Amino acid sequence: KEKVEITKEQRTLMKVIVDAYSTHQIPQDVAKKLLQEQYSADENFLLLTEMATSQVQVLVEFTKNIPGFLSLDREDQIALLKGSAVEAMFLRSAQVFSRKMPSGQTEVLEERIRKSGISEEFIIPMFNFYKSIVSLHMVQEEQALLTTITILTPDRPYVKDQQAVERIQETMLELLRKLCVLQRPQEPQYFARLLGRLTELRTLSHYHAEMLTSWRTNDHKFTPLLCEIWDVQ
Ligand SMILES: O=C1N(Cc2ccc(-c3nnn[nH]3)cc2)c2ccc(Br)cc2C12CCN(S(=O)(=O)c1cccs1)CC2
Repeated sequence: KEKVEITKEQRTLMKVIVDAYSTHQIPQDVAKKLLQEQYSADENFLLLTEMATSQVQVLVEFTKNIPGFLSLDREDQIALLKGSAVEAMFLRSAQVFSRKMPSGQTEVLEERIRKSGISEEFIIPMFNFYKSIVSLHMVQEEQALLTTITILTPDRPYVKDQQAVERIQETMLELLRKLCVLQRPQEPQYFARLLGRLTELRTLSHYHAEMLTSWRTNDHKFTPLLCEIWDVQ
């Protein structure tokens, strides 16, 4: 039986990441607005756009706190942020959505998302992903590390020094592996299941890219930050 223990420096690393993950949250008034009154599809879409913009800002702040990230090549930092923005946002949205929303409100929010002009072909995989995240019952440490691992994916487009990214990602993967063994000794496949979600995330981000094109055709507006990070317009 493998004796697994978290070293002192791994504990410090985990604390830095979890603190950064829980500190940076989107302003709750935005999420609350989505819950308040009944809006039209276009107003719902506008609220989701406002929330996504906050999510990206929160993501950038969180990423800057990942140990080692700021020592990467500057252009690679941008490439990693752009390459992971949608995945990190969906992962975080699923995590926060499930935690933040008292059960009754989840249905309201789900209905608001359904009625925001997002087509059913995207809604279905989106909510399947959401349910698969909820069913894992991840603890905060696992959520923060999984988001970090998503951001530190070496093979994003335009990343020059992939080895440098790989080195940091491997540190996070090893830490998450240990956490999973300690957290769920009776579930040896749990770590693999978490990483399996990252594959599902990539599929979602392809759907998202397709949606962007269709949203653009029926003239949905995005904020400058979303245009920048999502490469639209
Ligand atoms: O908005 C979403 N939500 C609701 C949501 C998200 C975050 C918080 C929150 N509260 N506090 N912190 N975070 C609350 C509700 C949610 C929930 C689960 C999954 Br899976 C995904 C989503 C999206 C992510 C963005 N897209 S999007 O397609 O990129 C798009 C952008 C513009 C218009 S449509 C829509 C679905």
